[in-house]
Amino acid sequence: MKTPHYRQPEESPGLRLCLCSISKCKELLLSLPKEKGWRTPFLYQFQGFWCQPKEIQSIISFQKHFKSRKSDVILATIPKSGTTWLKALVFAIINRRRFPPATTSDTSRNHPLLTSNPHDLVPFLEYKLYGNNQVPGLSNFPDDDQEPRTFATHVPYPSLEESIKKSENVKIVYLCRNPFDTSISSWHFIKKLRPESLPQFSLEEAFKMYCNGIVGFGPFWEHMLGYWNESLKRPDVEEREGVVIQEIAKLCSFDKLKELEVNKYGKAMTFSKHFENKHLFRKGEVGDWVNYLNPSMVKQLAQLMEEKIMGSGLLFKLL
Ligand SMILES: Nc1ncnc2c1ncn2[C@@H]1O[C@H](COP(=O)(O)OS(=O)(=O)O)[C@@H](OP(=O)(O)O)[C@H]1O
Repeated sequence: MKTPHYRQPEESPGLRLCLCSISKCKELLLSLPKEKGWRTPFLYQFQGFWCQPKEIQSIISFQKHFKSRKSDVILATIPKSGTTWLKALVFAIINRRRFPPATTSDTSRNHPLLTSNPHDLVPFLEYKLYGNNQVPGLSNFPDDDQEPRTFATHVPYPSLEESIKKSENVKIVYLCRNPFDTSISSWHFIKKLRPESLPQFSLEEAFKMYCNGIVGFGPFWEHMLGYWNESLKRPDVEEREGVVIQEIAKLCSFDKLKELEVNKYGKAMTFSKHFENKHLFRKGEVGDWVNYLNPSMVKQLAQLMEEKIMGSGLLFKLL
C-alpha cells in the first residue's frame, strides 16, 4: 500500500497464528457432504452453504474471534456479483474527505484507489484477515483514529459472526447481481484460476453446478434471500450527498479502474499467491450472458429464479 495514511491489517502487532484448529478442521471436513469443486477438487457443504476447505477454517476463526464495533461497515456479496466495484465505491465514499475523489483535482492524485486494488483497501474477513490460520489484531485497523472500519465477506447472512448480527448499528451493505451474468462471470473467473491438475471445466458443467446451488457460498438464491429478508426487517434510511457522487462514480467506474497500472499488471494476495488483479476486470456489463447461454439454459435458470426468488420482491435487470 503506497498511501502512508492507510495501514494494512497485517502490520498489526496483534497478528497471531491459530494452528491448533487445523486437525479439528480436517476431522470436520471428513464429516461434511462434498461435491466436485470449481477451483479446488471438492466443495464442502458447511453451515448450509458450499465452500472450499481453507475457507471453512477461516470462517470458523472469524466466527470465533471477530468482535464488531458499532461503526463497522460490512460489505457482503456472493462471488462475481460486483464485489470489487462495491469495495471501490464504499472506500471512496467513506474516505471522501481524507481522499477527495475528483479525478482532476491535485489532492486526488494520492487517492489510494489509483495505486491499490480495491481488495487491498477493503479486506475480506475470510481470506485476508482470518485466512491462513491467522487471527488478526484489529485494534489499530485501519488507523488509530479512523472509523468506520470496513470489511468484506462472501459468507451468507446466517453464518456471520454473532456480534454483527446482533448489533443495531453495524451497517451491512449487500450487493447481488442477476444470476445469468453472475454464472458466466464465475465460469470465466474460475477458468483462469483453476489449477492445471484439475480436468477442463466446460460451461455446461459449470452452469449445471450453478443451477444445483453448488457454487462457492451458494446456493445463490439462499445467499440473496438471507440478506434480502434481513434488509426487509431492518430497512435503512436513504442518505445522499449530491456533490461527490458523480466524482466517486467516475473514479470507481469499470473503465477507470481496469486501466490503472495496479489493476493491469499488479498482484494481490487476496485470492492466491500469484493472483493477477486483471482477472477481476473482464467486461463489467449487464447482459453478456446472451453470448454464452443457449435457449435451454436460459429457460432452466429463468425457471429456477421464478421458483426460488420470485415473490420475495427481489428483481434483477437482465439486459
Ligand atoms: N468497477 C467496476 N464496475 C463494474 N463492474 C466491475 C467493476 N470491477 C469489476 N467489475 C466486474 O465485476 C465482476 C467481478 O465480480 P467480483 O468483483 O464480485 O469478483 S470477486 O468475487 O471479488 O472475485 C466481473 O464481471 P464480468 O465482466 O461480467 O466477468 C468484473 O468485470
